[in-house]
Amino acid sequence: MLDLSLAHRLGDFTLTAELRIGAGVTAITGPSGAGKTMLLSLIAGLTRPARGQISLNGISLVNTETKQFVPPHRRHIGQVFQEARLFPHLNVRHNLLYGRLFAGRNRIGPALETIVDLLDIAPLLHRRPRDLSGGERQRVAIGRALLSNPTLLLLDEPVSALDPVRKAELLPYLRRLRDSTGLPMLYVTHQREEVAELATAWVRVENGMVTADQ
Ligand SMILES: Nc1ncnc2c1ncn2[C@@H]1O[C@H](COP(=O)(O)OP(=O)(O)OP(=O)(O)O)[C@@H](O)[C@H]1O
Repeated sequence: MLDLSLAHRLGDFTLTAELRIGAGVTAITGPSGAGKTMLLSLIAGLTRPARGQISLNGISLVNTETKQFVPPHRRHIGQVFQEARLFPHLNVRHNLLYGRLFAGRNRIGPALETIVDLLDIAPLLHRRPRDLSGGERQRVAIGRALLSNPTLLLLDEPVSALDPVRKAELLPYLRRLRDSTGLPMLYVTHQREEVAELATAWVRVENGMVTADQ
């Protein structure tokens, strides 16, 4: 469970959010410039809010009153972006294993084989990112994020750089992930239709106002 109550200002733009997010896929929609990426950045710890609190599974990550701020690498939050951002000089296997480095010393993450099976990437393990399709790259990026053993996964427009065919190929894997793990996911998109089948809850961001969308 992710609980947040915060306000942040950047130039003329103000974002305010009061939210409680549980398991499943929470779709975050809203027009361009509404504050969706800023919201993820605050949750991931890449931005420090001006005011407020964030907690994940009852553990406080940010509290501006007590000046508490857990840095991104200690939050156990995985991230997948529009571009896969794989290391070009490492093959798929080593890109995946890189995720492990963030699992934490005392936290046993999922086995590499489990993630490879979940995402059907066994045939790709020895390839470099340049020899993968866009959709395959995104599957590897998701795998790398999962191997860091996150308690929350942030997906910022994960299919928007893909053509319709690749998009349609990737979405079933996200559905499989939703159904086979209890991992809560926040999925930012411009297009409601894209996540219509996947989403279990909705959040709307408009002009910096973040609200649960029924
Ligand atoms: N460094 C900055 N200084 C001032 N304003 C900024 C800065 N960075 C972002 N903003 C503003 O913050 C607002 C929120 O931006 P954000 O990237 O979160 O929007 P978004 O909903 O993710 O948009 P998109 O869907 O186009 O990616 C925008 O209005 C943007 O102009």
